[in-house]
Amino acid sequence: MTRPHLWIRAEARPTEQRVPIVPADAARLIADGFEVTVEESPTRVVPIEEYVAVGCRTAPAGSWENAPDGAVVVGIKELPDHPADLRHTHVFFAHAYKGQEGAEEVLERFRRGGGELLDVEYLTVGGKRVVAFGFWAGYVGAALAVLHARGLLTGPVEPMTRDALDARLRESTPGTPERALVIGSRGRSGTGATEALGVAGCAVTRWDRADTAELDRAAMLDHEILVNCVVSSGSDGQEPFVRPEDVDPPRRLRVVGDVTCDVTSAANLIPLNTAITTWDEPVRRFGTDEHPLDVIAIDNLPSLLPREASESFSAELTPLLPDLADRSGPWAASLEWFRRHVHDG
Ligand SMILES: NC(=O)c1ccc[n+]([C@@H]2O[C@H](COP(=O)([O-])OP(=O)(O)OC[C@H]3O[C@@H](n4cnc5c(N)ncnc54)[C@H](O)[C@@H]3O)[C@@H](O)[C@H]2O)c1
Repeated sequence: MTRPHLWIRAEARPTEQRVPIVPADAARLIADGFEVTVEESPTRVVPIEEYVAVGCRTAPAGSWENAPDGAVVVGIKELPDHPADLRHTHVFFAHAYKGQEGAEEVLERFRRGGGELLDVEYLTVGGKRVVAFGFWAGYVGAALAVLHARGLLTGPVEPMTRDALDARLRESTPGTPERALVIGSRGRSGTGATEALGVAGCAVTRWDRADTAELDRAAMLDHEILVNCVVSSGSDGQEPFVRPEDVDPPRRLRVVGDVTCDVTSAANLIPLNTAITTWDEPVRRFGTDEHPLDVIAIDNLPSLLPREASESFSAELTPLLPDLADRSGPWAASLEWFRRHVHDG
């Protein structure tokens, strides 16, 4: 059976340490007949030697633009701005189908180059996503919200290990646990958020779709911490959760961890905030210093636990790769999204 040449590119963001395929899975793919090339990267959490040891070829960072025609370029986050025309098949999170900032430019680069985007977010089976960083996104998003509520998020955030994070959460548990609400609690990130809040000793309320159909705003605002983990389409008529007018008291709410992070899209359910926050400045303050309402909206949360996130992502992606050659299974679903947006968009 045909096996495409997989080209694992270096990430463009200098802070991105994750990798979509870890060496143990690369070894499985090579045994299954794939050729795997891995670009050198100054930031990746896994040293290149571990890939060499299992039989991967290496290439300089950014050399994917000269990769052989049939190569499938695999990454996690956005492509660099060059080259202007994209001629390969790319597998990554492009965030290009919900009217996000810069989306049209990315699609135009594919149109011009004749390439193909197989967005990981749209790899689905029976309508359900099959590869996601959700669990660790929710875990870190909730953990940062708690640390901030406890006055412990005083500077930039950096990649860490789960053990170190859990220790900080456990050591800082107050006598009276904070009331924390997870919305979208049945999903992947909602499950991760709930687990982190449990480690932190919070009193957790869990809401999913049925609980927000008629939004009880007073009940929502009666939590110190809110972690938004929903997947929203923007067309389901969901009433927004935290709006600018919700800054006005009375409210117990002090910290919103917006894991969903649809901040520039029409689907944004936290319209209080319309821009991401960063590792350097993770928190944006609304309200006053006496009565703050702070939002954390970091769009690469799982990168803060790069090893755990890479291993779980790779474990989900690897079994799908044999179907990539003929674009069957979840690849067909993602390709359909691309065709619709590139040719009809
Ligand atoms: N910030 C980051 O770094 C980061 C990383 C990964 C994922 N994400 C984003 O997090 C979001 C959640 O991802 P996931 O993998 O957990 O999704 P998921 O599909 O596993 O879970 C989503 C949950 O939200 C629920 N939901 C949908 N609409 C709702 C509503 N109106 N009210 C209440 N609940 C509702 C669903 O029933 C489901 O349980 C996605 O938008 C994803 O893109 C962000």
